[in-house]
Amino acid sequence: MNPKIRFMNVSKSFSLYSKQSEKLFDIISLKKDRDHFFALRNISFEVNEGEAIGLIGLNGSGKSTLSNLLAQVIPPSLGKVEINGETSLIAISVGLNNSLTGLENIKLKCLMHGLSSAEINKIKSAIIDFADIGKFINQPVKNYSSGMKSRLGFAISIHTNPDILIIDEALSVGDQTFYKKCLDKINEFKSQGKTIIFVSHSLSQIEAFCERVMWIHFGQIKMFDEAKKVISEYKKFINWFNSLSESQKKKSRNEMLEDQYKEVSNGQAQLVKSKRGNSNLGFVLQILILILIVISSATYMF
Ligand SMILES: Nc1ncnc2c1ncn2[C@@H]1O[C@H](COP(=O)(O)OP(=O)(O)OP(=O)(O)O)[C@@H](O)[C@H]1O
Repeated sequence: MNPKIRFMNVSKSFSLYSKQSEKLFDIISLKKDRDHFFALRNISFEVNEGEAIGLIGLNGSGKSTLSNLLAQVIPPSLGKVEINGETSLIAISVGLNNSLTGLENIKLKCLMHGLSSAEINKIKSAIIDFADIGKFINQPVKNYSSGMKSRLGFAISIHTNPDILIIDEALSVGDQTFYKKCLDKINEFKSQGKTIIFVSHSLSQIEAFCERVMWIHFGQIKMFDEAKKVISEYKKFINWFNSLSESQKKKSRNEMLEDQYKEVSNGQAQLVKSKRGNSNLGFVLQILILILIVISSATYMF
Protein backbone atom coordinates (compact mmCIF):
# COMPACT_ATOMS: atom_id res chain seq x y z
CA MET A 1 0.00 0.00 0.00
CA ASN A 2 1.37 3.43 -0.97
CA PRO A 3 1.66 5.90 1.90
CA LYS A 4 -0.73 8.87 1.74
CA ILE A 5 2.08 11.25 2.67
CA ARG A 6 5.81 10.84 2.12
CA PHE A 7 8.47 13.41 3.01
CA MET A 8 11.97 12.68 1.78
CA ASN A 9 14.80 14.79 3.26
CA VAL A 10 12.62 17.87 3.21
CA SER A 11 13.95 21.23 4.34
CA LYS A 12 12.23 24.59 4.25
CA SER A 13 14.33 27.71 4.47
CA PHE A 14 13.29 31.34 4.49
CA SER A 15 15.47 34.25 3.38
CA LEU A 16 15.72 36.82 6.11
CA TYR A 17 15.18 40.42 5.05
CA SER A 18 15.70 43.44 7.25
CA LYS A 19 13.79 45.71 4.81
CA GLN A 20 11.03 45.15 2.25
CA SER A 21 13.28 46.66 -0.44
CA GLU A 22 15.75 43.78 0.04
CA LYS A 23 13.02 41.40 -1.12
CA LEU A 24 12.66 43.38 -4.36
CA PHE A 25 16.44 43.38 -4.85
CA ASP A 26 16.38 39.59 -4.48
CA ILE A 27 13.67 39.26 -7.14
CA ILE A 28 15.70 41.24 -9.65
CA SER A 29 18.82 39.53 -8.35
CA LEU A 30 20.80 42.64 -7.38
CA LYS A 31 21.93 40.92 -4.21
CA LYS A 32 22.34 37.18 -3.71
CA ASP A 33 23.14 34.81 -0.87
CA ARG A 34 21.08 36.26 1.95
CA ASP A 35 20.94 34.55 5.34
CA HIS A 36 18.75 31.51 5.30
CA PHE A 37 16.77 30.36 8.28
CA PHE A 38 15.86 26.67 8.19
CA ALA A 39 12.36 26.39 9.68
CA LEU A 40 12.54 22.66 8.88
CA ARG A 41 15.69 20.58 8.33
CA ASN A 42 16.00 17.18 6.68
CA ILE A 43 12.56 15.86 7.56
CA SER A 44 11.65 12.33 6.39
CA PHE A 45 8.50 10.43 7.36
CA GLU A 46 5.50 8.56 6.00
CA VAL A 47 1.82 8.59 6.93
CA ASN A 48 -0.64 5.89 5.83
CA GLU A 49 -4.28 6.13 4.86
CA GLY A 50 -6.67 6.35 7.82
CA GLU A 51 -4.06 7.53 10.32
CA ALA A 52 -4.59 10.49 12.63
CA ILE A 53 -1.24 12.14 13.37
CA GLY A 54 -0.65 14.79 16.01
CA LEU A 55 2.02 17.49 15.62
CA ILE A 56 3.45 18.98 18.80
CA GLY A 57 6.37 21.23 19.68
CA LEU A 58 7.31 24.55 21.22
CA ASN A 59 6.37 27.88 19.60
CA GLY A 60 8.35 28.37 16.42
CA SER A 61 9.39 24.72 16.15
CA GLY A 62 8.05 24.41 12.57
CA LYS A 63 4.57 22.90 12.94
CA SER A 64 2.73 25.44 10.74
CA THR A 65 5.53 25.33 8.18
CA LEU A 66 5.03 21.58 8.02
CA SER A 67 1.22 22.00 7.72
CA ASN A 68 1.72 24.43 4.86
CA LEU A 69 4.05 22.00 3.09
CA LEU A 70 1.48 19.23 3.59
CA ALA A 71 -1.28 21.42 2.17
CA GLN A 72 1.07 22.38 -0.68
CA VAL A 73 0.58 26.06 0.13
CA ILE A 74 4.39 26.43 0.06
CA PRO A 75 6.99 24.34 -1.80
CA PRO A 76 9.95 22.67 -0.06
CA SER A 77 13.38 24.34 -0.46
CA LEU A 78 15.07 20.95 -0.57
CA GLY A 79 13.89 17.34 -0.75
CA LYS A 80 10.65 15.86 -1.99
CA VAL A 81 7.05 15.97 -0.74
CA GLU A 82 4.63 13.33 -2.07
CA ILE A 83 0.94 13.71 -1.29
CA ASN A 84 -1.47 11.10 -2.65
CA GLY A 85 -4.86 12.78 -2.50
CA GLU A 86 -6.71 16.06 -2.03
CA THR A 87 -5.69 18.05 1.04
CA SER A 88 -7.59 20.67 2.95
CA LEU A 89 -5.94 22.96 5.50
CA ILE A 90 -7.92 24.50 8.35
CA ALA A 91 -5.97 27.18 10.15
CA ILE A 92 -7.06 30.30 11.99
CA SER A 93 -5.15 32.75 9.89
CA VAL A 94 -5.34 31.30 6.39
CA GLY A 95 -7.87 30.38 3.79
CA LEU A 96 -10.60 32.98 4.20
CA ASN A 97 -10.72 36.23 2.25
CA ASN A 98 -11.39 39.00 4.76
CA SER A 99 -13.15 41.38 2.40
CA LEU A 100 -15.64 38.76 1.16
CA THR A 101 -18.73 37.65 3.09
CA GLY A 102 -18.98 34.21 4.66
CA LEU A 103 -21.24 33.05 1.85
CA GLU A 104 -18.88 34.38 -0.82
CA ASN A 105 -16.00 32.61 0.94
CA ILE A 106 -17.95 29.35 0.87
CA LYS A 107 -18.39 29.67 -2.91
CA LEU A 108 -14.77 30.73 -3.50
CA LYS A 109 -13.17 28.00 -1.40
CA CYS A 110 -15.43 25.32 -2.87
CA LEU A 111 -14.53 26.47 -6.40
CA MET A 112 -10.86 26.34 -5.43
CA HIS A 113 -11.40 22.74 -4.34
CA GLY A 114 -12.71 22.01 -7.83
CA LEU A 115 -16.43 21.73 -6.99
CA SER A 116 -18.98 22.67 -9.66
CA SER A 117 -21.74 25.27 -9.05
CA ALA A 118 -24.32 22.47 -8.76
CA GLU A 119 -22.15 20.68 -6.15
CA ILE A 120 -21.66 23.93 -4.22
CA ASN A 121 -25.42 24.58 -4.16
CA LYS A 122 -25.92 21.07 -2.80
CA ILE A 123 -23.56 21.45 0.19
CA LYS A 124 -23.97 25.21 0.83
CA SER A 125 -26.76 24.90 3.39
CA ALA A 126 -24.94 22.06 5.25
CA ILE A 127 -21.88 24.33 5.57
CA ILE A 128 -23.96 27.28 6.80
CA ASP A 129 -25.74 25.00 9.23
CA PHE A 130 -22.47 23.52 10.60
CA ALA A 131 -20.77 26.93 10.96
CA ASP A 132 -23.86 28.21 12.81
CA ILE A 133 -22.91 31.89 12.76
CA GLY A 134 -26.42 33.21 12.01
CA LYS A 135 -26.83 36.37 9.95
CA PHE A 136 -23.08 36.97 10.01
CA ILE A 137 -22.85 34.61 7.03
CA ASN A 138 -23.74 37.67 4.90
CA GLN A 139 -21.18 39.94 6.61
CA PRO A 140 -17.55 40.40 5.50
CA VAL A 141 -15.23 37.99 7.29
CA LYS A 142 -13.18 40.93 8.65
CA ASN A 143 -16.08 41.53 11.05
CA TYR A 144 -15.89 37.98 12.47
CA SER A 145 -14.39 36.94 15.78
CA SER A 146 -11.53 34.39 15.61
CA GLY A 147 -13.95 31.68 16.79
CA MET A 148 -16.39 32.53 13.99
CA LYS A 149 -13.62 32.39 11.39
CA SER A 150 -12.56 29.01 12.71
CA ARG A 151 -16.16 27.72 12.59
CA LEU A 152 -16.59 28.82 8.99
CA GLY A 153 -13.14 27.51 7.93
CA PHE A 154 -13.77 24.15 9.56
CA ALA A 155 -17.29 23.87 8.11
CA ILE A 156 -16.08 24.55 4.57
CA SER A 157 -13.04 22.25 4.74
CA ILE A 158 -14.90 19.27 6.16
CA HIS A 159 -17.68 19.53 3.56
CA THR A 160 -15.34 19.68 0.56
CA ASN A 161 -14.57 16.03 1.39
CA PRO A 162 -10.76 16.00 1.21
CA ASP A 163 -8.69 12.81 1.54
CA ILE A 164 -6.30 14.48 3.96
CA LEU A 165 -7.48 17.00 6.53
CA ILE A 166 -4.88 19.25 8.17
CA ILE A 167 -6.12 21.05 11.25
CA ASP A 168 -3.66 23.70 12.48
CA GLU A 169 -4.75 25.03 15.89
CA ALA A 170 -8.19 25.74 14.41
CA LEU A 171 -10.06 24.13 17.30
CA SER A 172 -8.27 26.12 19.99
CA VAL A 173 -10.41 29.22 19.48
CA GLY A 174 -13.80 27.51 19.26
CA ASP A 175 -16.06 27.10 22.29
CA GLN A 176 -16.84 23.72 23.90
CA THR A 177 -20.04 23.07 21.88
CA PHE A 178 -18.25 23.72 18.62
CA TYR A 179 -15.31 21.57 19.74
CA LYS A 180 -17.66 18.64 20.43
CA LYS A 181 -19.29 19.07 17.02
CA CYS A 182 -15.86 19.10 15.34
CA LEU A 183 -14.70 16.02 17.25
CA ASP A 184 -17.78 14.10 16.04
CA LYS A 185 -17.10 15.20 12.48
CA ILE A 186 -13.39 14.31 12.72
CA ASN A 187 -14.27 10.84 14.07
CA GLU A 188 -16.76 10.39 11.21
CA PHE A 189 -13.97 11.42 8.83
CA LYS A 190 -11.59 8.92 10.44
CA SER A 191 -14.11 6.09 10.22
CA GLN A 192 -14.21 6.68 6.46
CA GLY A 193 -10.50 5.79 6.39
CA LYS A 194 -9.32 9.34 5.74
CA THR A 195 -6.07 10.84 6.99
CA ILE A 196 -5.83 13.61 9.57
CA ILE A 197 -2.94 15.80 10.64
CA PHE A 198 -3.73 17.65 13.82
CA VAL A 199 -1.55 20.50 15.12
CA SER A 200 -2.24 21.58 18.67
CA HIS A 201 -0.69 22.77 21.91
CA SER A 202 -3.46 20.90 23.73
CA LEU A 203 -1.97 17.51 24.59
CA SER A 204 -5.37 16.25 25.78
CA GLN A 205 -6.91 17.08 22.38
CA ILE A 206 -4.02 15.33 20.63
CA GLU A 207 -4.33 12.28 22.87
CA ALA A 208 -8.10 12.18 22.27
CA PHE A 209 -7.84 11.17 18.66
CA CYS A 210 -4.29 10.70 17.38
CA GLU A 211 -2.67 7.28 17.19
CA ARG A 212 0.81 8.59 16.40
CA VAL A 213 2.44 11.88 17.34
CA MET A 214 5.33 13.77 15.81
CA TRP A 215 7.31 16.05 18.12
CA ILE A 216 9.07 18.77 16.18
CA HIS A 217 11.94 20.46 17.92
CA PHE A 218 13.62 23.50 16.37
CA GLY A 219 12.94 22.32 12.83
CA GLN A 220 13.75 18.65 13.28
CA ILE A 221 11.81 15.52 14.20
CA LYS A 222 12.67 14.72 17.79
CA MET A 223 10.26 11.75 18.04
CA PHE A 224 7.60 10.15 15.86
CA ASP A 225 5.90 7.27 17.60
CA GLU A 226 2.82 6.04 19.46
CA ALA A 227 0.89 9.00 20.95
CA LYS A 228 1.28 7.96 24.61
CA LYS A 229 5.06 7.51 24.36
CA VAL A 230 5.71 10.83 22.61
CA ILE A 231 3.39 12.85 24.83
CA SER A 232 5.01 11.39 27.95
CA GLU A 233 8.52 12.31 26.72
CA TYR A 234 7.32 15.77 25.63
CA LYS A 235 5.81 16.39 29.08
CA LYS A 236 9.12 15.43 30.70
CA PHE A 237 10.91 17.89 28.40
CA ILE A 238 8.40 20.68 29.20
CA ASN A 239 8.82 20.07 32.93
CA TRP A 240 12.63 20.18 32.56
CA PHE A 241 12.44 23.32 30.40
CA ASN A 242 10.11 25.04 32.87
CA SER A 243 12.50 24.23 35.72
CA LEU A 244 15.20 26.37 34.06
CA SER A 245 15.71 30.00 34.99
CA GLU A 246 14.66 32.63 32.42
CA SER A 247 18.27 33.22 31.37
CA GLN A 248 18.96 29.46 31.01
CA LYS A 249 15.80 29.13 28.89
CA LYS A 250 16.92 31.97 26.67
CA LYS A 251 20.43 30.50 26.33
CA SER A 252 19.08 27.04 25.45
CA ARG A 253 16.64 28.53 22.89
CA ASN A 254 19.36 30.66 21.28
CA GLU A 255 21.72 27.69 20.98
CA MET A 256 19.04 25.66 19.21
CA LEU A 257 18.07 28.58 16.97
CA GLU A 258 21.72 29.09 15.98
CA ASP A 259 21.70 25.61 14.39
CA GLN A 260 18.76 26.63 12.20
CA TYR A 261 20.93 29.17 10.35
CA LYS A 262 23.39 26.46 9.29
CA GLU A 263 23.16 24.97 5.79
CA VAL A 264 21.61 21.52 5.48
CA SER A 265 24.69 19.37 4.87
CA ASN A 266 23.43 16.82 2.35
CA GLY A 267 21.27 19.28 0.47
CA GLN A 268 23.67 22.13 -0.14
CA ALA A 269 24.08 21.35 -3.84
CA GLN A 270 20.33 21.62 -4.38
CA LEU A 271 20.14 24.91 -2.54
CA VAL A 272 22.86 26.39 -4.71
CA LYS A 273 20.96 25.13 -7.77
CA SER A 274 17.72 26.78 -6.64
CA LYS A 275 19.57 30.07 -6.07
CA ARG A 276 20.95 29.84 -9.59
CA GLY A 277 17.39 29.30 -10.86
CA ASN A 278 16.31 32.51 -9.16
CA SER A 279 19.25 34.44 -10.53
CA ASN A 280 18.30 33.34 -14.08
CA LEU A 281 14.89 34.89 -13.49
CA GLY A 282 16.65 37.96 -12.08
CA PHE A 283 18.83 38.17 -15.19
CA VAL A 284 15.74 38.17 -17.46
CA LEU A 285 14.15 40.87 -15.27
CA GLN A 286 17.31 42.97 -15.43
CA ILE A 287 17.30 42.78 -19.26
CA LEU A 288 13.59 43.71 -19.34
CA ILE A 289 14.20 46.71 -17.05
CA LEU A 290 17.11 47.78 -19.28
CA ILE A 291 14.92 47.54 -22.42
CA LEU A 292 12.19 49.59 -20.69
CA ILE A 293 14.72 52.29 -19.71
CA VAL A 294 16.06 52.45 -23.31
CA ILE A 295 12.52 52.64 -24.78
CA SER A 296 11.39 55.36 -22.35
CA SER A 297 14.59 57.43 -22.95
CA ALA A 298 14.12 57.06 -26.72
CA THR A 299 10.47 58.17 -26.47
CA TYR A 300 11.54 61.18 -24.37
CA MET A 301 14.27 62.19 -26.87
CA PHE A 302 12.11 62.04 -29.99
N1 LIG B 1 7.84 33.56 5.90
C1 LIG B 1 8.75 33.39 6.86
N2 LIG B 1 9.92 34.08 6.83
C2 LIG B 1 10.86 33.91 7.78
N3 LIG B 1 10.72 33.04 8.81
C3 LIG B 1 9.59 32.33 8.91
C4 LIG B 1 8.53 32.46 7.94
N4 LIG B 1 7.53 31.62 8.30
C5 LIG B 1 7.94 30.99 9.44
N5 LIG B 1 9.17 31.41 9.80
C6 LIG B 1 9.96 30.99 10.97
O1 LIG B 1 10.01 29.57 10.96
C7 LIG B 1 9.95 29.05 12.28
C8 LIG B 1 8.83 28.05 12.38
O2 LIG B 1 7.59 28.74 12.32
P1 LIG B 1 6.19 27.98 12.44
O3 LIG B 1 5.12 28.98 12.30
O4 LIG B 1 6.20 26.83 11.51
O5 LIG B 1 6.26 27.43 13.94
P2 LIG B 1 5.11 26.76 14.83
O6 LIG B 1 5.70 25.52 15.42
O7 LIG B 1 3.88 26.58 14.04
O8 LIG B 1 4.93 27.85 15.96
P3 LIG B 1 3.64 28.19 16.90
O9 LIG B 1 3.50 27.07 17.88
O10 LIG B 1 4.08 29.45 17.57
O11 LIG B 1 2.45 28.37 16.02
C9 LIG B 1 9.78 30.27 13.19
O12 LIG B 1 11.04 30.61 13.74
C10 LIG B 1 9.28 31.36 12.28
O13 LIG B 1 9.71 32.62 12.71
